[in-house]
Amino acid sequence: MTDVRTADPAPAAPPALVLDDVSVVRGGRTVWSQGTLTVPTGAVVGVIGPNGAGKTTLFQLALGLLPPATGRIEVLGRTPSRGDRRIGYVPQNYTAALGETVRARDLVMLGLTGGRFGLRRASAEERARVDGALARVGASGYADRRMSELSGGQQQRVAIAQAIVDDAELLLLDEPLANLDLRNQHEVVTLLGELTRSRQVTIMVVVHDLNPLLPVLTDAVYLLDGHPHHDPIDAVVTEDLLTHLYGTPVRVVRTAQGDLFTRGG
Ligand SMILES: Nc1ncnc2c1ncn2[C@@H]1O[C@H](COP(=O)(O)OP(=O)(O)OP(=O)(O)O)[C@@H](O)[C@H]1O
Repeated sequence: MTDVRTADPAPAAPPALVLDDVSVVRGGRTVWSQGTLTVPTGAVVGVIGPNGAGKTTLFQLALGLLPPATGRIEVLGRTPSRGDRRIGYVPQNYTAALGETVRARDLVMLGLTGGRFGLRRASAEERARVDGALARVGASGYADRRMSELSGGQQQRVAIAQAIVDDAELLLLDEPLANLDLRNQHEVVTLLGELTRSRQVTIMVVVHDLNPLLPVLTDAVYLLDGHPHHDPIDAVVTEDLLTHLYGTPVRVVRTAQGDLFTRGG
């Protein structure tokens, strides 16, 4: 007799990030409030807003480094907690603060061993995972070089390798294109696109200039008038919204390669 039973469908993955009426206070001042949004799994999200609007603060909430003043947050279905290995984080200016001696592969190993680094030898399996992460970001060729000897684009690749080496489901990248020339910006953006295609990972990227990321972005979180909002990228790249957001006239130009926006009257 044929067994007609079918397996239960796999439970749907929880959203990458849920904010429910969240506000955040720092130094006695409300940074932003009334944050209610859901970032779906698998999205590539630009996080935008003027200086000081609270973009990095949003990441710090998601990482459990800062509690919300009000409301509820869930990251990948759970209340944020420090050291959540499902999240890979590359802080702003991360590679600039590394000092002279750290080698690329040692930095990536830190993503696996964290604070235990230096107290024991890495296992063969850990070394293989580091090699795999370096290969995925195209950094195998300079794995044994010191970080201080690498270009900004190479450093950013290695930092991303560290963030993905433990199979993170959510990548939080704070200004990964800062100080990169156009070619290196393009290479990092291409890498982000490849990462999302190769496995189900959600990427949130703080950026000041959305333009280089437009080819890969699906969504944006934007901090406007003291509140975070979330929309598909097409709804955000409009002259009215960007002009309001940046406080200066912005023109959106539609090209065959995609949208491009420029400052201007
Ligand atoms: N450790 C802190 N203590 C008190 N206030 C802070 C702290 N860190 C940041 N702030 C304040 O919180 C607000 C939001 O800062 P945040 O760094 O999140 O902004 P941002 O949007 O990432 O800015 P930028 O684009 O300049 O990097 C700012 O007004 C900032 O001065």
